[in-house]
Amino acid sequence: MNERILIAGASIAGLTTAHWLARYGFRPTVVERARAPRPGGNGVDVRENAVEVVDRMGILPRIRAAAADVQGMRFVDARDNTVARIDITGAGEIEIMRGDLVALLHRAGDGVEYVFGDAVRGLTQDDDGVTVSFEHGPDRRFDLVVGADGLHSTVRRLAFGPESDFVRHRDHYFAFADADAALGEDRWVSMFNRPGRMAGLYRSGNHAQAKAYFVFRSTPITYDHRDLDAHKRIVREAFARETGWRVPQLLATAVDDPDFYFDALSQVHLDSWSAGRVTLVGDAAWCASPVSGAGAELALVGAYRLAGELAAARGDHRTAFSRYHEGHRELVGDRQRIGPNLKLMAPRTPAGIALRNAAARLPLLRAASALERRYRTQAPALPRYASAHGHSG
Ligand SMILES: Cc1cc2nc3c(=O)[nH]c(=O)nc-3n(C[C@H](O)[C@H](O)[C@H](O)COP(=O)(O)OP(=O)(O)OC[C@H]3O[C@@H](n4cnc5c(N)ncnc54)[C@H](O)[C@@H]3O)c2cc1C
Repeated sequence: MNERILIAGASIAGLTTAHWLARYGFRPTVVERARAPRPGGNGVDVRENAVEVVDRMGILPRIRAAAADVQGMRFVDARDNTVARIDITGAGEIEIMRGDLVALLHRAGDGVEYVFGDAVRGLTQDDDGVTVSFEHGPDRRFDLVVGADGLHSTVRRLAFGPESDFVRHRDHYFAFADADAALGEDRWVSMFNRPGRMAGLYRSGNHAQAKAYFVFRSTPITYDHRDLDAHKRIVREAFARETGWRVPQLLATAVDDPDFYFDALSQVHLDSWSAGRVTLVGDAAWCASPVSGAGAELALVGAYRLAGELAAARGDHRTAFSRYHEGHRELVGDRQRIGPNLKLMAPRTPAGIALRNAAARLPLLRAASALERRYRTQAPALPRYASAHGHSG
């Protein structure tokens, strides 16, 4: 049995994979580049089968207790008048700050070895295993390697090829950062649009802190994806001439945040998520982009399936990786259709903004779930897996 499994990345996908692998009797090691689980980000949705996954992990009550308690979205004009609202209460989804979810998943890691402050640098596969080199620690040998290291995955580059082969830019850039809570209305996500641009403020009922976020449409921009100063400069320039709503104040507080998070709005498309003894999970495998609202759902369900299939196949990675792909790819394909969400968040024209606001005012479309569910297909029931060791999930 392939017992020793290295997982690169201690975020939603990596931590969930590690939990289930440990529970099924494997020996997972998680290596994370940051010195601790990364706290940043906005609210993410735990919905549909992902709720079942965290319930089976035994952390659903803690997730509900930490939920962001957001009531809905309000669209505002330049003078801060609310022009339309969408109430999301009762939609059956749990919205939680990404950092809170990551902290809870980390605490659910009994039996997992964690290595923080290091990163995968090289992989050499042979018939019996994978020799992994790290940026700091000594080489180690594992039976299997899982890349859960996000959109700019090193594991994907090493095992599958360059990022440009798999990452597709969707013509927009986005940023998240802390903002002054006093700038936003309690429990509402406020959005201010200009054609092809959106500045927003995310207020959670359970947090003193608010989050600013920015989305803008652009042709490709060249920058180093680890250069924080360059990220801030790009966002500042994109909104430099905007004086409407609270954009200048939001921008000023956001660029002070050391955890300022910026990236191209991109998706990952691969024909297969495995190459020999290496497989991918989460954004590394299928990033649907933050605009999909499905990053956490896909990561939780995909990680559960990957670990479950390994358990069911008693560690036979060929069988397990192929069943994992078969079982999860339809949901991924569905969630990667982000066109409707982009129209909702960042309409491209003044007419598009007016249409979105008019639609949001219609009673039939008021609930965000109604708007979104029109485009979503229902996921099949989540399988139950039993491991060779008799543990079940
Ligand atoms: C700081 C941060 C903030 C985010 N904010 C939001 C948000 O507000 N809204 C949203 O929808 N999505 C956000 N995301 C993305 C979201 O977490 C994912 O879309 C989704 O939940 C799937 O997560 P993941 O575990 O696959 O990847 P990610 O969450 O991207 O995590 C990848 C992890 O791998 C680590 N890593 C990278 N390279 C290496 C390496 N070579 N070796 C070891 N570790 C490595 C990273 O530090 C990171 O912890 C954010 C991600 C991060 C990292």
